[in-house]
Amino acid sequence: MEMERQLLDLSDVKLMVDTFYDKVQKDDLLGPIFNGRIQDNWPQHLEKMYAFWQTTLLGEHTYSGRPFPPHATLPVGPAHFNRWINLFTQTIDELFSGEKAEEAKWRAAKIAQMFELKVQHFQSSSGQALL
Ligand code: HEM
Repeated sequence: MEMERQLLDLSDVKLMVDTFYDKVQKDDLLGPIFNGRIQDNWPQHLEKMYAFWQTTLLGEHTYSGRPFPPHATLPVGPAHFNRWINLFTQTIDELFSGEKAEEAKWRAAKIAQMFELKVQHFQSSSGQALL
């Protein structure tokens, strides 16, 4: 039986991000939301996501943005976040095993949970407070 690879360096992060957003773009629920916002800027989005996960998982600080604000106004709810988590978990389980792979799923789930609450708050108050 072939050993799955560990998630250890930037090339692993890129494989993870490319595979995940490939699934996202083809997804009936998430595809239209992402494509509607990102349009022709997929290369830039992917570069940003390489940096985000390189920073989050490898501790190499190449991302210096604020991750939440672009999500505040997206037309999304619990179903979208559930799908996002399912696709992310599927991606990791397909490609990787080991400690970092588990950490990636754990961190993604935590951030998704926080984003879901913040989006919900933004939608119910149209407020700026949690941006
Ligand atoms: C339903 C769930 C989600 C949807 C529909 C979604 C959609 C998007 C879209 C459309 C963008 C591009 C925004 C733009 O460039 O104008 C974006 C950016 C981003 N997303 Fe998400 N996202 C979701 C969940 C998440 C989660 C859970 C994370 C983190 C684990 C995440 C991390 C990011 C980051 C880091 C950016 C780049 C922010 C920046 O501009 O610096 N997203 N997302």
